[in-house]
Amino acid sequence: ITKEQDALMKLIVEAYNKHQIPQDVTKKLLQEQYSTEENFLLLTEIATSQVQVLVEFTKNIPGFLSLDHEDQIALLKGSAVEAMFLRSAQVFSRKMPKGHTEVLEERIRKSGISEEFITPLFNFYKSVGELHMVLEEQALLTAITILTPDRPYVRDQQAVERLQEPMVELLKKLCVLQHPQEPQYFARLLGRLTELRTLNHYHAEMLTSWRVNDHKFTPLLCEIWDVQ
Ligand SMILES: CC1(C)[C@H]2CC[C@]1(C)[C@H](OC(=O)c1ccc(O)cc1)C2
Repeated sequence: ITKEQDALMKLIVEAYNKHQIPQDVTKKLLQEQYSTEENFLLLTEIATSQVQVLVEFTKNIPGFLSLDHEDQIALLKGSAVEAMFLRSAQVFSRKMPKGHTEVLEERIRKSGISEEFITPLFNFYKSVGELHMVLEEQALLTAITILTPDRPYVRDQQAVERLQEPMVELLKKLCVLQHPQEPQYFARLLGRLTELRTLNHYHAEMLTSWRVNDHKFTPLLCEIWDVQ
């Protein structure tokens, strides 16, 4: 790892750590009762705070704010679902105190989300959990997801590639250092990004089915996902 790479690493991890889901949101997880409606409202709060955390993290990615402003919006809108699933998978499989995970799983299962989405969602959580990613890998993988050049409406893809490439290189080196006994570990991490893309489709279905049952989203979620 070069000096520059170490500096980049520290900036990304610091940004990733700086913004966590507020405690009151996760505390409500255990308090509120279990109706489908209550669960939906809780998930709405979680999703809204996840998107706020995502925006703050993205603004701290070195070079992001120097991109074309339209492209900044296109990258955020294009990656919000994937970054949210990646972060919640990491929270789910690691940080959540015992018992919270089961409660959140219960609430997700009883919030009006169709079974056909629940299965791929928890399969994804399981496959991320099995990787036992360290914090640096989680932060870099999230930044790499956000800096995906071929999102819809991105005009200057090269500028995004120039930011993403050094992070992919750095993640590759990190994986070799962190998992010397697993040469294919880096490839497995990138495989998660492919699995993530399939969840975009399910997520769109999920939003539509909630909309059909006239559930209300927050303004931030409406804006980032172009609903309502
Ligand atoms: C854990 C998850 C990532 C998974 C289940 C809840 C999540 C926070 C997310 O919920 C939404 O996207 C969502 C969108 C709109 C809304 O009103 C509520 C939730 C999908």
